[in-house]
Amino acid sequence: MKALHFGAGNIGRGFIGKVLSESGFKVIFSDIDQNLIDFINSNKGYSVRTVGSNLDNTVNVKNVSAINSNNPKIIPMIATVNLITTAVGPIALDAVAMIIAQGIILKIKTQSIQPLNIIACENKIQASSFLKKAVLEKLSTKYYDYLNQYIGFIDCSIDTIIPIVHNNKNYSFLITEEFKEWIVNTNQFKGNLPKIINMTLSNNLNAFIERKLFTLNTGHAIAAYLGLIKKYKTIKDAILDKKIRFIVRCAMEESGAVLIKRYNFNKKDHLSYINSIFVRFENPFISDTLERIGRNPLQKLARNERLIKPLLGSIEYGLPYFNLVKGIAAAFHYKNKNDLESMKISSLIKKQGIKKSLIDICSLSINSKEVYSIVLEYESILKTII
Ligand SMILES: NC(=O)c1ccc[n+]([C@@H]2O[C@H](COP(=O)([O-])OP(=O)(O)OC[C@H]3O[C@@H](n4cnc5c(N)ncnc54)[C@H](O)[C@@H]3O)[C@@H](O)[C@H]2O)c1
Ligand SMILES: O=P(O)(O)OC[C@@H](O)[C@@H](O)[C@H](O)[C@H](O)CO
Repeated sequence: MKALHFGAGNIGRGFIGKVLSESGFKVIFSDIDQNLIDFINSNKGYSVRTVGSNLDNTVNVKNVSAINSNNPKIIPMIATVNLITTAVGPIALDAVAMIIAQGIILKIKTQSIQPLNIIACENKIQASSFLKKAVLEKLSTKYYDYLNQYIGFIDCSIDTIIPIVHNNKNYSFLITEEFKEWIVNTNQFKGNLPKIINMTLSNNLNAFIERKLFTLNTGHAIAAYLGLIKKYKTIKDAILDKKIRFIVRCAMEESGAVLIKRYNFNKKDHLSYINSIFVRFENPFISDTLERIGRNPLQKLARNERLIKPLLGSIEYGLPYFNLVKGIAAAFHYKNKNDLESMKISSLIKKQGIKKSLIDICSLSINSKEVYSIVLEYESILKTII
């Protein structure tokens, strides 16, 4: 069995590539970073260290190879592999869709009836369905029947924290926490279900995707934006600040109340889930930067994403949302030259003010309760958080 994985970054090598290799797949990575490609091809492997309170275990991932996504030789690979996975970040999915579409055309031309399953492992709701739509847009309708018969796009929820460790582009090792969760939608596979270590099959995936994105990632993002205002560098430092900790905890509970109502989750279990995430944020064995966690704020502030969607849910159900608003207001203060999206937000606010900017970025209605609350908090958060 062969797997092609797009995005040989932290989660790509540290989790997906590792479990696919351990599950018996011949793994080929694809990336746009030629130095990374050269490293993988000359070393044919890398190591992944998993650290936790009772664990310190290093695994060497071996016999892997890599190809640049811009290399045309990737097209025949797509036409012959059994599985494609991605972890490129949601913005890059469209570029990946273009390459996958060409591979599918070749698969059709060579009359292959070998099923191909594609799993987009991104922090985005139904990322694989989004990828499917992007692939369909690039294919003539005459190929749709083939695609629907032989190509599976499997939505998933993926959870394990893998920080950035490669200083000076040293790609030889990654550090990961012990917690791992990869839940996939059973019903979307074509052909036989692949046997993959650490992969859980589910018929109720949307609840799991939202539970993870609107709890862990909501809390993570809010801690990052508040922490960055106070000039903290890591999530651990931010979360140990009493004021930040309180807001993050309350915001996760506010978002949790929406999930409990929407999906009928057990309240006690959900509060334990939040507690377990706090323990992960405080993990003393991992140093995870707020710059990584808060990256691409434009994307994180979109209407269906981890900050705005929980807020809209709270308003819809008449539930509290005070702390979610603080997190959103903090995100609008993020300004970092290394993060182009944060610079775009900041110049937009300078040009057209906070109200219009947040209406444009978050797709909110002009005279809504949410816009009023965020603007108010945006104006006071810098003083109240210190
Ligand atoms: N790191 C984590 O803790 C974690 C956990 C769960 C999910 N995720 C999700 O996984 C995705 C990747 O995150 P990451 O932390 O590994 O990021 P990363 O920046 O470490 O890796 C992304 C990789 O994708 C590559 N890439 C970008 N555009 C590409 C393209 N068009 N074709 C091929 N490769 C391309 C980049 O060069 C980079 O090597 C994101 O969607 C993220 O939300 C990350
Ligand atoms: O990857 P992003 O930018 O969507 O979000 C940053 C972090 O919250 C995220 O990578 C988490 O570490 C991860 O989702 C944990 O499973």
